Amino acid sequence: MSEQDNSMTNSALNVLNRTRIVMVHTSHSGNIGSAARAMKTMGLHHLVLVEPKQFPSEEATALSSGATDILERAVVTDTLEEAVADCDFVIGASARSRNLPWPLVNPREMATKVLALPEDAKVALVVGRERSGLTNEELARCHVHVNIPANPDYSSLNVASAVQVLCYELRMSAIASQEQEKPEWGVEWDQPLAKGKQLEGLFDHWEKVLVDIEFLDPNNPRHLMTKLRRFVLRALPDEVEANILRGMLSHIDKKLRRN
Ligand SMILES: C[S@@+](CC[C@H](N)C(=O)[O-])C[C@H]1O[C@@H](n2cnc3c(N)ncnc32)[C@H](O)[C@@H]1O
Repeated sequence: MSEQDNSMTNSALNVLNRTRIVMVHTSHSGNIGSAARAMKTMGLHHLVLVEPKQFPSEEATALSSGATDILERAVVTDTLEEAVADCDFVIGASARSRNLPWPLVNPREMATKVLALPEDAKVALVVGRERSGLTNEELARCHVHVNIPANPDYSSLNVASAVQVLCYELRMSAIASQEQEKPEWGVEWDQPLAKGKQLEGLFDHWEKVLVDIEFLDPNNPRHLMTKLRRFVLRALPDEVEANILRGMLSHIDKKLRRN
């Protein structure tokens, strides 16, 4: 968190500090630099790059226009799963609607949701490839999708411009939250939210059990796991709730082995 930025209270600033921007398979390194610049102007600092085509690069440095500290601290991962493993809330930015409806918000609603999370929640804002965006599988890893309601005839922003809009809305909400009472939802949460890694373990286990009890046909899965993901992510389970589900699956496993 920049120490020069004293325009907001510490807790409002905190949301910018615990929100990371995740760029998936970015092909043009200039876009990475422009995104770093966009982030820094809005007070965000954590950039994660999932398999960028080229990084570090001179073009990224040039287009970051001085936001080189963000590039220097950027984390590179092989998978999206790794990039969000320790996150409590994952938001996927998508320029178009997909076949399977998912909770969808605009950037302002997205920022309101993020501000309503527990004060230590780690958040990821995920943006996709320049040509093809995020895959359905990547979007299914997200709690919500965010769409910037652009011109319907020309709705796909440059990826760094999308990062700018999303970071701006988050900053605006953080500023507004100083003046407003905090939303009630989630603030008094008694348990930490289940993180990405725990949820992925749950989904893998669940899928295995469903195959074992022949509820899920691996040759004809018919989006069952995607729909279960959507159901669970929409509920925003905490660690204990996710453990209860996992415990139930372990008991089913045990019973099956006994019979
Ligand atoms: C150039 S766009 C990809 C466009 C791609 N043809 C598609 O249909 O998804 C690159 C990324 O910027 C973000 N983006 C661009 N326009 C957006 C919009 N209107 N709403 C939300 N995200 C957007 C998304 O994360 C997208 O994956």
